[in-house]
Amino acid sequence: MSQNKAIEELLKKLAEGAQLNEQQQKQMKDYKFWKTQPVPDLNEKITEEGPIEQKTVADISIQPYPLLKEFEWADLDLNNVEDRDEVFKLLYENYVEDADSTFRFKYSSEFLDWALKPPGYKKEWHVGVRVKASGRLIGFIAGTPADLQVRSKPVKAVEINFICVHKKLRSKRLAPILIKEVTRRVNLQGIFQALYTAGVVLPSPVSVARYNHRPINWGKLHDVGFSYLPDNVTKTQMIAKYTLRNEGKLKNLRRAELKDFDQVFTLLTKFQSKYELIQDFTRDELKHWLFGDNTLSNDKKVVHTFVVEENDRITDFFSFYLLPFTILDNPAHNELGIAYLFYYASDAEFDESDSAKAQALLKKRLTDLIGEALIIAKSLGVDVFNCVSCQDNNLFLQDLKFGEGDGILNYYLFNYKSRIISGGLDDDKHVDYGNVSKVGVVML
Ligand SMILES: CCCCCCCCCCCCCC(=O)SCCNC(=O)CCNC(=O)[C@H](O)C(C)(C)COP(=O)(O)OP(=O)(O)OC[C@H]1O[C@@H](n2cnc3c(N)ncnc32)[C@H](O)[C@@H]1OP(=O)(O)O
Repeated sequence: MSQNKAIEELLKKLAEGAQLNEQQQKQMKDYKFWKTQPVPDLNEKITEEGPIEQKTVADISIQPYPLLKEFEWADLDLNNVEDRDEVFKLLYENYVEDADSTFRFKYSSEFLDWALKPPGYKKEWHVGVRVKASGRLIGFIAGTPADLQVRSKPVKAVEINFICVHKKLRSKRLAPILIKEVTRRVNLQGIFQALYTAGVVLPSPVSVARYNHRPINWGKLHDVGFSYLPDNVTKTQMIAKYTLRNEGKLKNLRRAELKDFDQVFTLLTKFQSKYELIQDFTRDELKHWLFGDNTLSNDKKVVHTFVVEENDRITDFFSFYLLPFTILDNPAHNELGIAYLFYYASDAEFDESDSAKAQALLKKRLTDLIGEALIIAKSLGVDVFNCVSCQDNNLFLQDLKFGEGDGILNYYLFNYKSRIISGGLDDDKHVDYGNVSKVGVVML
């Protein structure tokens, strides 16, 4: 039995909505909405890469999509406390929840600020649907600016995330309307491509990855019903297996400061050039994603970034973000600390021309680096550390005792055809520990 059954379930649901089995068996003709959209057919053999349909801003309606008369559109202003609280409440109560309603994602204002307000964000891309009579928010979808490079080709794009329809209004075709409306609003800004991820199978993934979990506080994960005790093992053995040192041992590792930014930007750009799907960050964007709100104290920060500096040179960096669960109805614990690996880069492989040797160097370095990330995460109260099988993660997963999860994450490009890009899985969709992915972008 898997170590983190309940985490699995939540992550799976986070990505998929509630319809995986039904959806998985669907054929193209059954996708009533998606078959009308500019996305590749399921199993389409892609020979030529690029946009599917060519449009200009002049082709786009300036009128919002019509809604049933009970509902109205709302641009949500996340700088406004009331709007932000409404988004928080909608996501908290409806986004993803386990079967017993025991755990809920704890989206703090700090998290929403970071996730939804990168440089160049537009409040009209924070699209809400309200009930006209009560003003209650019942639907949401968010677009954020994110230019991409797909196999080195620049693609002007947005990322779409946090689609959510109130539980009581599910299966009423509101999601397609939210998607069409955010598409229209993004198109009006001259952007016709998007990147999004989901656990649910839609036409058609450009890449497929899997979640991996590294228990940090196994005892607590077990106490709250997250981790199950495998047969023939004692609790003490499980706790011992996952126990980490309290102090790291990597020399010259420290929290990143703004003065490091230029070097971090250069290092990441070089490191990521090997991937086939990356976000093409502006300097301001990367500063936002890695440094977040630098005025926050360390215990309030959402994103945590660390560098290794030797003789004034940044040789490596890593980052992770925190998105805890609230635990309901548990006498002993009210929160579960969860970290997600974010961007990292290392110069370990740069000077080695033999690719096998370069990979061995990188494997060693990343194992050291992410091993430190686990120890730091522990000191920040994290109980489990998650990552997907993308970037070069497959190199360190086994050595650092990450367990393969049940949750699959599909990556999609809207209005863009691309041949499949490896998400680090083998043909059976299990982590391919001998090979690394070609996906460099990390989605929240
Ligand atoms: C250029 C700019 C382009 C911008 C747009 C780019 C595209 C962005 C696309 C969005 C990327 C979002 C990325 C994330 O945020 S992934 C996170 C998804 N959110 C959740 O899991 C939260 C909990 N679930 C819900 O709130 C609802 O179940 C949602 C809102 C997911 C569906 O609501 P509901 O359950 O009430 O269903 P319906 O009757 O209204 O609609 C049914 C139709 O919707 C298709 N469906 C179901 N789930 C998803 C899904 N996750 N992505 C895309 N499509 C999805 C489904 O196949 C069917 O179409 P078809 O099978 O008939 O064809």
